[in-house]
Amino acid sequence: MFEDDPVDDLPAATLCHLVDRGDDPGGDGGAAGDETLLIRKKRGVGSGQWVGPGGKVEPGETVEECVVREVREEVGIDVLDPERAGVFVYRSDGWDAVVHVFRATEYAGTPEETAEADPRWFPVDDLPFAEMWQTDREWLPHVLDGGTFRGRFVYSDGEPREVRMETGVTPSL
Ligand SMILES: Nc1ncnc2c1[nH]c(=O)n2[C@H]1C[C@H](O)[C@@H](COP(=O)(O)OP(=O)(O)OP(=O)(O)O)O1
Repeated sequence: MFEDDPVDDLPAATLCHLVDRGDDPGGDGGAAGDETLLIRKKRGVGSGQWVGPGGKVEPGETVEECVVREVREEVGIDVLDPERAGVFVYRSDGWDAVVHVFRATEYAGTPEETAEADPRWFPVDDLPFAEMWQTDREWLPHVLDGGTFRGRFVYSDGEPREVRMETGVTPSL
């Protein structure tokens, strides 16, 4: 999938998809059933959209360290069991990146609004896809269902022009 597109020099970024399988997911008094935490992003790449918390990997940082730091910075909780669920190459008119996607089910704390993000729990079967990256609908259901994927998404003028994806694979390039 990536043979004709060298990605070794691309910056890395992370995304975290936290799944709460409790009786009262998110502790917000909502109906029972799996929920996932999304943020309304206030700035940066994808601002205004609902996305998983995450961000750019800093120099000297592993992707595992990055995803824990970004979730803490953006919504004030500690993710305890991040596991690799996917990876995709993102190319656009703006910046390009390799995005490492994590799934987690354990966390400490209560998500809070910050300068970067407004968090909200959504039922996993009722996600706000109309206000998300268009390609999220290709892979996010697999991730929330415990699966894995690899992908390559090329955007231009905010629209996906090339979408390649495979599921059930080791989430590495
Ligand atoms: N196509 C697509 N779908 C879903 N998510 C993303 C993409 N492309 C992306 O870049 N992303 C995600 C990956 C990262 O989580 C963010 C981009 O990082 P950003 O939030 O801008 O980085 P921060 O380090 O938090 O922000 P700054 O410090 O640079 O302001 O988007």
